Amino acid sequence: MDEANKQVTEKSQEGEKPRDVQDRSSISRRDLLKLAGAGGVGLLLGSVGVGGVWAGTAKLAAPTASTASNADPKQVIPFYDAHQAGIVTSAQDFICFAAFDLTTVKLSEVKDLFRRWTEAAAKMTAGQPVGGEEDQQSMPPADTGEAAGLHPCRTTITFGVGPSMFDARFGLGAKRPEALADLPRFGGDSLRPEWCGGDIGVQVCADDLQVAFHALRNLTRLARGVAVLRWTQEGFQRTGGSGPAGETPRNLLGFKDGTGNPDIHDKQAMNDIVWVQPSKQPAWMSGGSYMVVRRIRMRIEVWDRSTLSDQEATFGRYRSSGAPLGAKNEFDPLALDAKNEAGQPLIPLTAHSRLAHGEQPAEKVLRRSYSYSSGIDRQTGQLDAGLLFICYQRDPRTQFVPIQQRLAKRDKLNEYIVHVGSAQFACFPGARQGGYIGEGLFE
Ligand SMILES: C=CC1=C(C)c2cc3[nH]c(cc4nc(cc5[nH]c(cc1n2)c(C)c5CCC(=O)O)C(CCC(=O)O)=C4C)c(C)c3C=C
Ligand SMILES: [Fe+2]
Repeated sequence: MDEANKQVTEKSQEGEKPRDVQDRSSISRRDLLKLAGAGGVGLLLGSVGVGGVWAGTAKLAAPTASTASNADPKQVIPFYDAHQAGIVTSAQDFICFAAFDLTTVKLSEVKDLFRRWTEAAAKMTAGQPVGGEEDQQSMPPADTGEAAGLHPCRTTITFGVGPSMFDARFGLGAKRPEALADLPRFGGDSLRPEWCGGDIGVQVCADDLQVAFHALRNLTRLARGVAVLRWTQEGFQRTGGSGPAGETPRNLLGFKDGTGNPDIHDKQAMNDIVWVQPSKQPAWMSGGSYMVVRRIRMRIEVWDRSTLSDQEATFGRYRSSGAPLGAKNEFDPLALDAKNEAGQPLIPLTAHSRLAHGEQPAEKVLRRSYSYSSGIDRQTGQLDAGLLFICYQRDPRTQFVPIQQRLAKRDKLNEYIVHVGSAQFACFPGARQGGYIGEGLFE
């Protein structure tokens, strides 16, 4: 984070909205639409738009990626930056995730798509409609309209490409990063093709679901004739306004989820864990990050019949406080060596926190997950609900994979969950104004 961004962020911690944010981000979509009619958008872009305010990561009591911020809906998270937004951005309230498959075999059309997406994403994250020109009565409107009058709501749009992008179709095979190796099959996986893979992954997050949906819908529309949706998943956490700011959100099993995440404000940690370093190949991924997505169904009905002590043993943490078993406070370290009077580990050997924590600092990942609820599983009559697990890292082979291998073998949580979807994407570095997302790969 550069110094200017840091200042905005740190002021936000104190609950006081920085003057800079108030002044420069207080222009809503409604204002912009009005001005667009009057031909004033270009002017506004100069002062407010894509190069403007970054106030997305209010640092709160618990500095995790998943911490709610009670953020000002007028805040804009700039699209153009060294890194893509939506990775070390404090988690917004909602996600609309989509995997696309390309229907073209022309690389030039893929490039054009990313150019169009870049332009549209820069506008939508700034709270502006896509298109920009005045609509004509004889044509469909350029923007679908459902976000007209709504604020930017800290929208971020994060793009990546999956392993299938490097097959024979586009001649990109030699550019495939080694870190984008196919994930191994993990014991207990029950993956369904309808929740797996994709040539392109797009993570849209915002503090308003309609705003997030609008962004994904318009990107899908812009892809017509070039790419089609393969699978999508919406997700949520409790909204910023529904509880005390700074508290770690709870997952659908009722536990605080995100406590052990690395600090997104620790630049060194983010370089060590999240961002692909310039020394690594391929060069087009320098400043990018690898995203792993798992759609994990929860056996909620079974969980709800288990005892509190069984639930706490499953995670190795207390449900109420989120503290590790044997400790008092949520952010106390996991006492992995502590024993009870019977000489048994206080945090069971099969506890999720113990196994996920591991012993290698180099294995850490940055989690950015959301709960999902997608109606009823018609075969069982039970809720299709769970966790859209998302994590970012420099190399899934040495980070997500060894953690997940341990979890798949021994995690007590496996009694209550099943992995039904899986995908991974190489998320590009950020784009500069005048450039476009993915430029390094496609040029
Ligand atoms: C990398 C793979 C992981 C998967 C898959 C995963 C699934 C999963 N996790 C929870 C709930 C919790 N996870 C917690 C901690 C935690 N989980 C992972 C990794 C995966 N989780 C890590 C790296 C950690 C941090 C470990 C540490 O260093 O302390 C916790 C405890 C609170 C916290 O730290 O966030 C909970 C709760 C669910 C429900 C789930 C699948 C549905
Ligand atoms: Fe976990």
